[in-house]
Amino acid sequence: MIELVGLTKVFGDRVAVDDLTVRIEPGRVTGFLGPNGSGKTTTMRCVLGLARPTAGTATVLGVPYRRLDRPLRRVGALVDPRARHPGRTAHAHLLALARSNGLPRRRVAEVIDLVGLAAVAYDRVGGYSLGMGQRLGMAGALLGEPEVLLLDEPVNGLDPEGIRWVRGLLRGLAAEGRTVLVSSHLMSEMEDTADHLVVLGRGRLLADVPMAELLGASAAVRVRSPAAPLLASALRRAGAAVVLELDGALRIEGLDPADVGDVAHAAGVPVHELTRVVASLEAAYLALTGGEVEYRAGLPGLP
Ligand SMILES: Nc1ncnc2c1ncn2[C@@H]1O[C@H](COP(=O)(O)OP(=O)(O)OP(=O)(O)O)[C@@H](O)[C@H]1O
Repeated sequence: MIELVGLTKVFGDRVAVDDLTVRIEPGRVTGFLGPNGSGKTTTMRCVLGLARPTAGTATVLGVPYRRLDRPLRRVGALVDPRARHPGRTAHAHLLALARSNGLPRRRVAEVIDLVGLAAVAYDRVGGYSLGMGQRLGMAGALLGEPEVLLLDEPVNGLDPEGIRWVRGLLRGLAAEGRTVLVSSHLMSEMEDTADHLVVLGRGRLLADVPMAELLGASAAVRVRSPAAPLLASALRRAGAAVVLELDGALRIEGLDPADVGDVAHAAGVPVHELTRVVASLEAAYLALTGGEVEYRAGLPGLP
């Protein structure tokens, strides 16, 4: 478990993390989302003792990270994959980490195999591609078989096979009861990986919500009928909000699919299609963070 209480981090006149209180529970994958600059990396750095909070506390497994003995055995992290000596080989880098945390040498070969770097384990990491560097970062995070994992954009630069591997790995680790906090800007990937979401905007907590709840909140029913106007009136009388879509279907909020079917039946209206529509995570996320984006691209041709 990771626990943040009133966590605040200020850099000069910029509040990077603003009074953040949240608990990251074990046994599930928690997706850590937010626009660029919203404070995700800074939060993870505070948890890992790499940045000192201006106010509040960040604890992991009940204590500040710095108080953990042999921390790699308790907490694995991928936060800054470039923070390693470019002249070292992957094997040497991992062996040094293993030694300083009292881990057996055989674990090094195991994680190298696990992340798919066996063919380049004795190459200097300075020559690694972005994806190879990410795999090495994952190897370091997994070395001590930790109870808690913090991964900052682990799929950044990975090929489709690598992305799929990370998804399966994270789900497996959560199923074993570990705490998994993972940030990513790839919403479709998050939708398939995370059970729970913590969303930041300008350093503040915007949402701490189960994935199903966030997606379900914007669920609607789509229905087609040759007597759409009649059906729309009947649905509105039943308390639904009804919108006519461009293709002639009705989009209904406020009633579940069974209710919509019952209303149609009672009104004697034929139904040609009836579907429950769940918003994508991308749509739900953009609706949630729309006002919190600091860095927004302009549209070509517009000032
Ligand atoms: N060492 C630092 N010195 C000064 N400002 C910093 C420092 N680290 C982060 N910041 C600022 O804190 C804010 C939060 O940055 P952070 O990297 O935590 O965001 P993020 O959510 O991880 O962003 P991204 O999605 O782009 O990785 C940003 O405005 C950033 O410029």
